[in-house]
Amino acid sequence: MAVFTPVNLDDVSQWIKQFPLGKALALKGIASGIENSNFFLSTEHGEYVLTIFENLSFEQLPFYLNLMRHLAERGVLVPAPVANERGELIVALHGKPASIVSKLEGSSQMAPQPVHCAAVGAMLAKMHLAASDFPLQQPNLRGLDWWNETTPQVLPFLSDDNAHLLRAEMHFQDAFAGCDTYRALQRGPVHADLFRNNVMFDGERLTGFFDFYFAGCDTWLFDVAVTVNDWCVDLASGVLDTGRVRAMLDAYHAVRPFTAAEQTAWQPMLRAAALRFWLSRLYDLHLPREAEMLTPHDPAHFERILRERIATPAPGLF
Ligand SMILES: Nc1ncnc2c1ncn2[C@@H]1O[C@H](COP(=O)(O)OP(=O)(O)OP(=O)(O)O)[C@@H](O)[C@H]1O
Ligand SMILES: N[C@@H](CCO)C(=O)O
Repeated sequence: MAVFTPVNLDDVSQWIKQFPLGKALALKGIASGIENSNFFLSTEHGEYVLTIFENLSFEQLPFYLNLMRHLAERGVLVPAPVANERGELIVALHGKPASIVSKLEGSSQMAPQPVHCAAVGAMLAKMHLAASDFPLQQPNLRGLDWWNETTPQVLPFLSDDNAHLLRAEMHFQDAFAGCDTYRALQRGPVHADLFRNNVMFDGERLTGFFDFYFAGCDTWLFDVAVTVNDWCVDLASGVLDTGRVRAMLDAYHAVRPFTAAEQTAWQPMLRAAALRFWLSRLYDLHLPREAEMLTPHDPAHFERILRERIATPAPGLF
């Protein structure tokens, strides 16, 4: 159960008076998710999601909430944050930062077809363009620096074979991040965690991207690689499905054409995106934050994907 901070309707009934949402009618804890405490909140004005942030601070959160507001105002389908009477998007609840955003319709599409991948690709490109004039800056906090800090912490838990893979890939990625091709890549705010469970669909209609709490400024191509590595793989083997890859990349390219530098960087970036989640899953498995932590995601899935991206040329970007 992903409710680390218990909250009841009485608590929220008082707290919500500062928001223009009328009375709180019902509150229901959301069982999925591993980062925050989430609740469906019904009010006199509609359906919302209340999030209590367990790990992110009052300093980090304005980037995410203001980015969502910026995108929502520009027609990108994302939850719209609700401000309180003082114009604040982040307000303490039980001493922790909390926010209210609009509830998206639909549900996650966990067995995506090319039509779903195309919708995600087009919306991702639209999101990158719409975010390019977003004024706040925050690095991707799960970027290269974090990988370098985390690698020595997880290495003692790995088999010799996996330790060798991790060291070699970090060496490769440090060199890649220093090369001219990498420096030529376009950058801006990216979602950085756009997995199947962070997008809603109503049938074939995409209704929104959510869970922006790993967003940060990074290369657009990294975001594309993270998304392809989740949406377009055979989950058992990590092998890319060419039909889904083509659908996603072609739809993205039609909205925001890829560059020659991005084409050159594509395979190393798919490896970087696999490494990022292999590392975070290893970290969560071997160095869990709290006793309450849910069953962590399986790191071996991204170890397989990383090995596969090293071994097999991916379909070109365009
Ligand atoms: N704006 C929203 N509209 C509709 N449902 C939402 C919204 N935000 C969150 N949810 C629901 O809450 C669940 C958990 O949310 P979320 O993925 O943001 O949690 P999390 O703790 O950050 O998890 P993780 O990082 O593991 O994905 C989602 O799977 C979704 O069902
Ligand atoms: N998408 C991440 C979880 C954090 O949102 C993973 O699958 O490891």
